[in-house]
Amino acid sequence: MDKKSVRDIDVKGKTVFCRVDFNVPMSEGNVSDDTRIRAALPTIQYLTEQGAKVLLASHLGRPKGQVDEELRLNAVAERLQELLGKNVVKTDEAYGDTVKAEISKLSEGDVLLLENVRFYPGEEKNDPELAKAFAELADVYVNDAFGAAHRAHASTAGIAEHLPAVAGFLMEKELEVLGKALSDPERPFTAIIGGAKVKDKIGVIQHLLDRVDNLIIGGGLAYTFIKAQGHGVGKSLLEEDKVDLAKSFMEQAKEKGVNFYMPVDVVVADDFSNDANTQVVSFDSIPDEWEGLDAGPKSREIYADVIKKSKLVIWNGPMGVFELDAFANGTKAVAEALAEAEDTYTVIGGGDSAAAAEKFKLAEKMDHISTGGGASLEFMEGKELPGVTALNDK
Ligand SMILES: Nc1ncnc2c1ncn2[C@@H]1O[C@H](COP(=O)(O)OP(=O)(O)O)[C@@H](O)[C@H]1O
Ligand SMILES: O=C(OP(=O)(O)O)[C@H](O)COP(=O)(O)O
Repeated sequence: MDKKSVRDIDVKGKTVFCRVDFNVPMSEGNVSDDTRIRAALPTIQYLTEQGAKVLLASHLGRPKGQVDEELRLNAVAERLQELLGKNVVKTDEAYGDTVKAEISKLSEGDVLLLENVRFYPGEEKNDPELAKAFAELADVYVNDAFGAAHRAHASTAGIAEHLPAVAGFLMEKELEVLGKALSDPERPFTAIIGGAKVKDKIGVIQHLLDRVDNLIIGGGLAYTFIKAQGHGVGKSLLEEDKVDLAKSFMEQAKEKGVNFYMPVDVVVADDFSNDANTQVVSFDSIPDEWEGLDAGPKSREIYADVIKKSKLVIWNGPMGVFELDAFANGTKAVAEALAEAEDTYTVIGGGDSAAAAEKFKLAEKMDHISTGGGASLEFMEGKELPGVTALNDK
């Protein structure tokens, strides 16, 4: 990585403003999935062990620049305290005199969690005044919030103009894994792109077409490609205005020598529910009144075979409506094939695919699950991440 990391600076006795992504799923006021908190622990522990006073800053949800009592970080502080096994001070504000007073009481190795930075309108506007107010709290800035690195906000980008600014270990690992995949991949390199909408995946498909050996298109977006081949898709998800683009992707794959895979059979249903009547049909014979909701058994076998023969696989987007058990088999087959492929480096690009791997209890068998959905997608599209750009070069 060409950016400095926490290893490149001395933090002993310094106050460190560490931006993390603790934007975690909550249920009835409690943290329901602490993956992102656990992912930030190596950096927090390193900083405390080095004798820094650690200020942690995060957003939670989208409170739109106002205080929202339900989006306070108190429950996050409690969970962090359990995971760290040490006291975490929590302030009700994210900057200002009361926060400074709390910081003045900290000893080396102490941890303080600031309030939700999105309670302030300046955060998402990347307001220079707010960035300065954050910077006034500390001597050093560490960004470990990969999940929010695609946002140019006061706590992810603006603050870096005022302090020495370096990456944390999670940020470093995410950039290393995804960066290597895009610039120097082990081959054969396979990308599996699923999910609901072609519109959301245009950039990533375009960027990956120049890099991969195999491209698998599944999930809801496959039907726009089936239509592009001149077949009917019944009531399946279809983006009529993206049919020409889908055609162009298939032509580009041919020109570039990329093996292009789509479902050869699909599970169709007469209703979007677990109790629907279903049947397996060939991709070119979807009945008019039916809707394709999952990959069929032949497709699953082909996907598994491609995965097995790959050295590197990046997966973004489920192969079907995996939230409904009746249509989870395609997604499950991909997750299982990835889990079983021991010689294959498997990367999951956050979001719903990460949730699917968790649901099938296969998450720990993957080599890397990105903590950023939107961030990893933008990275895979070749876009610059403002939270990374803002950090100091090596
Ligand atoms: N055949 C399909 N028809 C309708 N929705 C689908 C289909 N296949 C997958 N989906 C839905 O796509 C959603 C995920 O889409 P998306 O947000 O693009 O994925 P990701 O978050 O992984 O990028 C899931 O909720 C899933 O149910
Ligand atoms: O959860 C996040 O995004 P993600 O669900 O795309 O990974 C990040 O914390 C960014 O949050 P945001 O999309 O409200 O800026």
